[in-house]
Parts: sequence; C-alpha cells; structure tokens
Amino acid sequence: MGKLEEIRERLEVCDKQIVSVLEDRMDIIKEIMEYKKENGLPILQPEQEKRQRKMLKEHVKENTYKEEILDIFTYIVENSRRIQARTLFTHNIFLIGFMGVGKSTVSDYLSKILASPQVEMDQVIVNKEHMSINKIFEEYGEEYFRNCETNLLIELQKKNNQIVSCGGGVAMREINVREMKKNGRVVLLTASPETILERVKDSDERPLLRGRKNTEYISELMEIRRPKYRAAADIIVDTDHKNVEEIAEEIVGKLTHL
Ligand SMILES: Nc1ncnc2c1ncn2[C@@H]1O[C@H](COP(=O)(O)OP(=O)(O)O)[C@@H](O)[C@H]1O
Ligand SMILES: O=C(O)C1=C[C@@H](OP(=O)(O)O)[C@@H](O)[C@H](O)C1
Ligand SMILES: [Mg+2]
Repeated sequence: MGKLEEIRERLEVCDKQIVSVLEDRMDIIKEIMEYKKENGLPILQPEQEKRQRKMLKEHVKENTYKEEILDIFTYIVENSRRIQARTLFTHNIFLIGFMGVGKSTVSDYLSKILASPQVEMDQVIVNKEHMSINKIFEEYGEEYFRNCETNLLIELQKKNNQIVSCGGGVAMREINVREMKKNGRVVLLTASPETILERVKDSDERPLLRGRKNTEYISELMEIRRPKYRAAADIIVDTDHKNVEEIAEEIVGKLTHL
C-alpha cells in the first residue's frame, strides 16, 4: 500500500468514529427530550445551549483548530434542534389570533429554536402578488386577499414540520380551519385589547385597523372573532405580560401534552 493510501485509510477510520459519536450524541438528545416530557420539565431551555457553547469554547481555547471546531458545532447544535423538533412534532404548527398578539414574532423565534421552516403567510402572499397587504386590500378588496390565504393553506399541506404564522383573519373561514387541521396543530394566542393597542400602535401595515386604532374598536372586533378563534384552537396561550421565550415554552409544553 502506498503512503497516501495508508493516510487516507486513517482518515476513513476517523470519519467512521465521528459518525458513530454523532449517532450517540443524537440518541442522547432524544433521551433528554423523552426525560423532559415524562417529567413535565421545560422543553426548550435556550440558556442550556448557551452554557454548552461556553463550556465548549473554554474546552477548545488552546486548540489549533478552535475556529473550525466551533463552526462544526454550530451545525451539530442546529441539527440537534431539528431532531428535538421531530421528537416533539411531526405535523405543522399554525399560530392564529388577533392582530398584534405576536404570531409573527413567536413563530420566528420557534422556527429558530426548533430549526424548522417558518411560513409567514402575509409575507408569502405579498411576495406572490408583488404588492403590500394594504395595496392588495385597496386594489382587489378583502375577499381576494382571503382567497389568497385559503389557497396558500391548501398548498401548505404538502410539507410537515413548518411553523406557520397566520394572518389574523385566517381562522374566520371554516375551510381554512379544516385545511389547518389536516396535518397541523392550531395554537391560539390571545392578549387584552390594551396590550394589542400597545403592540400595533406604531404600525400602518394592517388595513383593518386604519383610522381605528383604539381599544373600543379592537375589543369590538375581538368579540366578533373570539368564538371562531376558540373553535379552531387545539391549545390557547395568553401572551399578556409574557416575553417571547415564555410564550414559546408554554406553546411547546402544551402541544407536547396534547
Ligand atoms: N410577547 C410580546 N411582548 C412584547 N411585544 C411583543 C410580544 N409579541 C410581539 N410583540 C411586538 O408586537 C408587535 C406585533 O407583533 P406581531 O408578531 O407582528 O403580531 P401578529 O403577527 O400577531 O400581528 C411587534 O412589534 C412585536 O415586536
Ligand atoms: O386580522 C386580520 O384580518 C388581518 C391580519 C393581518 O395579519 P396579522 O394578524 O399578522 O397582523 C393581515 O393578514 C391582514 O392585515 C388582515
Ligand atoms: Mg403577523
């Protein structure tokens, strides 16, 4: 055997060892998830990831390849998140609720922490139509926008493990609720009219609130929509006085025990 072949063989042995250790690591991740589920412990615990990273940095600080090793670990952790997500859910998660409850914000956070694709329905429609939501309402009317939402929900059936941030009106159509339920769990976020006003007051991107940004109108529309939101929901999470991390943890905890 030539020298080069001999070196390559050692490399192959090394790669196989990495594969084997990675498999062990992934099994451990699953074991942790099962233990947390069985014992009702918080599932996401982002602070644990930060501790892990700190420990690792300390461990490799004298290493010649520390940058490269840390880079590899970024991918390892990303994939562990994906395994975590699959251990928890095999379906889509749809966030519904009134404008400003935090559907977009929470879905963005959940998609990162669970390394799962996010679908921001409003944004997908804006991209498809090459028009802002305001412009779609102005040019084609609300009914057209609602049809875009229904068509998109049907399209979303093709994939799993997506975190979908719905527009606030999605749960109003029964066909939309049926589509979401086919391969998804529906999470209703709620908040008081005062909280909603605080969160939407500086944005002009919601045509339904134009010129009506006050708690009276928000309460009125919320009451009209409430029965449909509740009927569609598999779980309900109130968001008043909670930060995004707390809301995400509550969602995952409740979905796990559904
Ligand atoms: N839990 C929260 N606490 C404080 N502010 C929040 C929270 N959730 C969302 N926000 C803020 O409220 C505004 C509306 O949130 P967004 O996610 O766009 O709501 P939605 O998609 O339900 O309309 C954003 O400015 C966002 O940063
Ligand atoms: O409640 C609604 O009918 C709407 C909510 C908006 O989304 P957000 O709930 O994300 O603001 C957007 O889809 C559109 O302005 C209509
Ligand atoms: Mg939104």
